[in-house]
Amino acid sequence: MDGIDHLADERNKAQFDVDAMKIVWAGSRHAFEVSDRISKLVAADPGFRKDNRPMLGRNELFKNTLRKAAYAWKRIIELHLSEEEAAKLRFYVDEPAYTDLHWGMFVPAIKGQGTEEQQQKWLPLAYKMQIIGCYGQTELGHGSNVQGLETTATFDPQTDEFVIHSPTLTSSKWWPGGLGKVSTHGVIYARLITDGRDHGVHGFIVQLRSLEDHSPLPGITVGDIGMKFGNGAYNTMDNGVLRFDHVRIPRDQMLMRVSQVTREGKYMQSDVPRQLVYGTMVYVRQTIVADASCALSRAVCIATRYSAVRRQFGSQDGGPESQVIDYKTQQNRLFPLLASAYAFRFVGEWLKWLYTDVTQRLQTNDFSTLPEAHACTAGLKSVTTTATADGIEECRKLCGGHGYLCTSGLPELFAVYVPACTYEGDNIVLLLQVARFLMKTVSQLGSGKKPVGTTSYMGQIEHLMQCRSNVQRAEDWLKPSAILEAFESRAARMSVACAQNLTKFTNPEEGFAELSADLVEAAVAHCQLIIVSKFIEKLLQDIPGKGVREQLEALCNIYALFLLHKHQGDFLSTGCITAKQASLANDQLRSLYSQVRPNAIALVDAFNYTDHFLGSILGCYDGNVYPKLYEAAWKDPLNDSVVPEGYHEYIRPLLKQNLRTARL
Ligand SMILES: CCCCCCCCCCCCCC(=O)SCCNC(=O)CCNC(=O)[C@H](O)C(C)(C)COP(=O)(O)OP(=O)(O)OC[C@H]1O[C@@H](n2cnc3c(N)ncnc32)[C@H](O)[C@@H]1OP(=O)(O)O
Ligand SMILES: Cc1cc2nc3c(=O)[nH]c(=O)nc-3n(C[C@H](O)[C@H](O)[C@H](O)COP(=O)(O)OP(=O)(O)OC[C@H]3O[C@@H](n4cnc5c(N)ncnc54)[C@H](O)[C@@H]3O)c2cc1C
Repeated sequence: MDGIDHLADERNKAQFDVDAMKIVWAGSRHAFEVSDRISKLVAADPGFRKDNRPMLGRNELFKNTLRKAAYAWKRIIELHLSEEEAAKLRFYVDEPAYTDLHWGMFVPAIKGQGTEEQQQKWLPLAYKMQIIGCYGQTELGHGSNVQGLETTATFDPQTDEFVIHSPTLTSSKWWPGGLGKVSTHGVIYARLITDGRDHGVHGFIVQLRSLEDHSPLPGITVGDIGMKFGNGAYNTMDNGVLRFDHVRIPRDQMLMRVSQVTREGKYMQSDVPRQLVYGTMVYVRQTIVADASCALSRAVCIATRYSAVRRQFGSQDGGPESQVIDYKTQQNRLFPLLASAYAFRFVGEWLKWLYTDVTQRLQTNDFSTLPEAHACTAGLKSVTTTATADGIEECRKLCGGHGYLCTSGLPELFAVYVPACTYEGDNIVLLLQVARFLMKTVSQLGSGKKPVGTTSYMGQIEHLMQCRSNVQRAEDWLKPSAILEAFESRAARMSVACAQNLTKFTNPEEGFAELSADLVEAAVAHCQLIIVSKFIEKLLQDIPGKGVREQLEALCNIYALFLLHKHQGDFLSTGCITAKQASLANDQLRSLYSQVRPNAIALVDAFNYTDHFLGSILGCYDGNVYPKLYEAAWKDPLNDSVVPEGYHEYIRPLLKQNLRTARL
């Protein structure tokens, strides 16, 4: 606006090479270059404007999303973008749309659960967007309990077709994104019935709308489920309701990689585990972890920049007041979130590796790592999305009153993000899956079966059950070995305590239900250990760039010690550390905050977000917050007229009446 960088002093304080950090954040130089180029391309294109979203009514908003999605596709084709570049473009357009589900779930479901033949038939159509698909699993009556779904797919051997039917109101599909108004097809989950036998839930490709005029096909009732939380926000998405009245589809539209139905109606299961029907959820949960770091880093970038701009109290001798970022309480709320954003980035990278590894193994019929992949994706999805949703709200509060304005970007970010705690598996339900996995691991400890992967620490269970931390000075908490031992012994002891308590119940399922709150806490401890240990592992890699490693070490220590402080109850009650050691961790945290403070702005600059993507006046790169806020206020439609509409009907009569009353 005035061309001055109001954060220049802050940027000059940085003690590390920001460009090198940008590459670490992006994952590689190539990833950085793609992200940088595509984000600038989107930011410069008025076709992707998004600042008007909170003002639009639902129909206008939705139409605008359709326009943008079509325009994005046009640009992808015109610019011959690769799959990676196209995905980045959709990401930077930053508007939830049916395309998220088409590319993020429909295509992966066909890839993961379809046979070669099915993939060859359907994927080219989906890749060219000649069909648009959604993921139709959840119903009005059941979301978490997938085995409780009621939609049926009954094989009719006479016609070689499945009859898809919604037998009850509660069997109506409810929530699938893109279903409400756009999808022409869906991967629909339904109970497979052959010859009167129920084989449980399977996926089917079902055409929903005509490819000619978009009208629902016979037997299909479909629509949008209505407004969701927040203005704009996730209301750009057409989450839908769908009912089937004896809709017929050819037999070869059942996704048949995991199990098949023959022409005669015989149900056959390949040696692939049944759980692969849930494979798309594992894939998406993995992407959600990476996405958590994006959402949190975005909120943190806004709150950090604004905290450096905002001044409040502390003026001496008529000098400037203190920047709010210098208050220790602000640092204690903000810097752990900054550290979490980096932590989630690295654990997301690792989880992507784990997912790729498990996928390759599955292709060679090695299913051994599937339970661990399920537990890791479920647990990390849960822990990172909960922390991110809470973190975005904390960032709003860190921005004081102005954080509540839509122009801060934080209300919309929160409203769009918060359902991540629920979709793709309710976070508590997912932690209970992790707890089951942990209880199984503990129960096998005496059997000679060596725990592997993320549970390998349980291999030293005897040590972990009795070790005592040898931290004596605050600096001792900077040793990765001290941190790891504390987190491993906490996680191991919480799991073992649950396992021991479970043995008191004659019915294990009853015991599991009774102890579920403790089990969830044990699962959280295990997941936090994974995040901490993957951050530490990241630091063992070659990290080029002046001062970059030192910054990451400080952030890693902040992440771990903040968790230790927040969950001191766990660490103390399990006897892993003493009260004195907990207090030393806190001392160390304070000095780490001082170390990060001069680098804070540069650490958020390393995310390399454009002002367009951030969508926040408070977080704008140049820090010129006040003139921009002032100017934006005048653009609000309410300020289009000086005297508001409704004055003559509702304000003036009131004022006049008050006048008469006053005279009386
Ligand atoms: C860039 C791209 C972006 C993309 C973004 C997209 C946009 C995002 C937009 C938003 C889009 C939102 C889109 C949406 O929201 S889509 C809808 C998402 N829905 C859910 O996530 C439902 C959550 N519920 C479940 O997953 C299941 O019902 C659970 C798991 C809870 C229970 O299940 P069930 O009652 O059947 O099971 P069980 O407990 O008896 O367990 C039985 C066995 O199975 C194993 N097991 C369980 N699950 C898995 C698994 N997954 N992989 C491998 N294994 C698995 C389990 O360990 C156990 O093993 P064992 O102990 O017997 O050995
Ligand atoms: C924005 C959004 C987009 C979505 N998109 C899609 C989509 O594209 N496709 C699709 O198929 N679905 C979609 N969903 C549905 C979503 O996956 C489900 O809502 C989610 O899996 C949670 O299931 P539920 O609604 O049945 O919650 P419920 O299971 O009914 O949860 C209600 C409460 O019960 C608790 N609870 C449930 N079971 C247990 C248990 N065993 N032990 C302890 N507590 C329990 C939960 O913790 C929660 O507190 C979407 C949902 C949202 C909000």
